[in-house]
Amino acid sequence: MSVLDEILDGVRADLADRQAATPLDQLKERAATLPWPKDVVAALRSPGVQVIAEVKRSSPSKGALAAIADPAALARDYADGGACLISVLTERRRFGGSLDDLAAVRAAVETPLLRKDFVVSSYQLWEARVHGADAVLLIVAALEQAALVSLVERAESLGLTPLVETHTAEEVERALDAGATVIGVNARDLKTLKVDRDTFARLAPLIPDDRIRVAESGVRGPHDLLAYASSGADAVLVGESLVMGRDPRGAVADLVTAGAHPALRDRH
Ligand SMILES: O=P(O)(O)OC[C@@H](O)[C@@H](O)c1c[nH]c2ccccc12
Repeated sequence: MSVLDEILDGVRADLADRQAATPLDQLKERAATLPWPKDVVAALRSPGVQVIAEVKRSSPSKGALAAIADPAALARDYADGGACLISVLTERRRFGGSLDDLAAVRAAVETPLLRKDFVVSSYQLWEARVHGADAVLLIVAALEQAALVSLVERAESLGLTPLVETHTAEEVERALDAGATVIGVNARDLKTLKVDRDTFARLAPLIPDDRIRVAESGVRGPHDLLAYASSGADAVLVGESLVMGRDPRGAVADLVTAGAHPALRDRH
C-alpha cells in the first residue's frame, strides 16, 4: 500500500466520524449564513509570481516540523509578509491539522484561504466552506476521474476555487479534462514521498497559458521561486521552509519580493 493509500484510509475513517457527528444539512444551513468566498483566481492572476504560504505542523516525510501553537498568529505573519493565499493543512493523522485551525486562521486574516486536505467527498467541500475556505485542494492521484470531475464542479458551485494537484503528465491531462483553471504540480510524489524539483519544468509546458500554474513543494527560498518562475510558474506553494524558519513574515516577504521582480510581471 502506498503512503497516499494509507493517508486516504485514515482520512475516510475520520470523515465517517465527522459525518456521524454533524449532518450535511447542518453544514448547509451554516454555509447559507456566510459571505460568498473570495475570488482566488483573480488573486493568483495578479502580476508577478504569487506566494501561497502554508500552515503545516508535520508531514509524512519528515514527521514533526513545528508545534504551531497559534496558527492564527502564523497566518497573520504570512499575510503581513504579502502571501496572496494561505494554505491550512486540515488533515489530522499525518499533518497534525484540523478544521479548527482553518476557522482560527479565517478569524485572523482577510487573505484568501485554501483548505489543504485529501478531499474524497463533497461533504468535505461543505466543511471547507463552513470553516472559511475560499479554495480547496483536489489531488488527482487520490481520485477516480468521475469523482474528480464532480468535485471540481461541486467546489465551483459552492464558490470554492479548486486547486487541482498533479504529479505526472497523465494527471495533468486529467486535470485539464476535469476543467481545472488552477493546476498545481507537486514536486513530491505522494506515493513515495520523494521530491524532484524538475517535475514542474517537465509538466508546465503541458498546461495551457489560460490556466494558472502552481509549483508546489521544495521551495527553500527565493532562488527556488525564481527557478520555478523561469519554468512558467504563476505561483509557488511553500510550507516547510516557512514553518521551520525563525522569521516566517520575513521569509514570505523575501519570496514576495523575488516574485515581484519586473522581469516576472504581467505573465498573463
Ligand atoms: O513543505 P513544502 O515542501 O514547502 O511543500 C508544501 C506543499 O506543497 C505540500 O505540503 C503539499 C503539496 N501537496 C500536498 C498534498 C497534501 C498534503 C501536503 C501537500
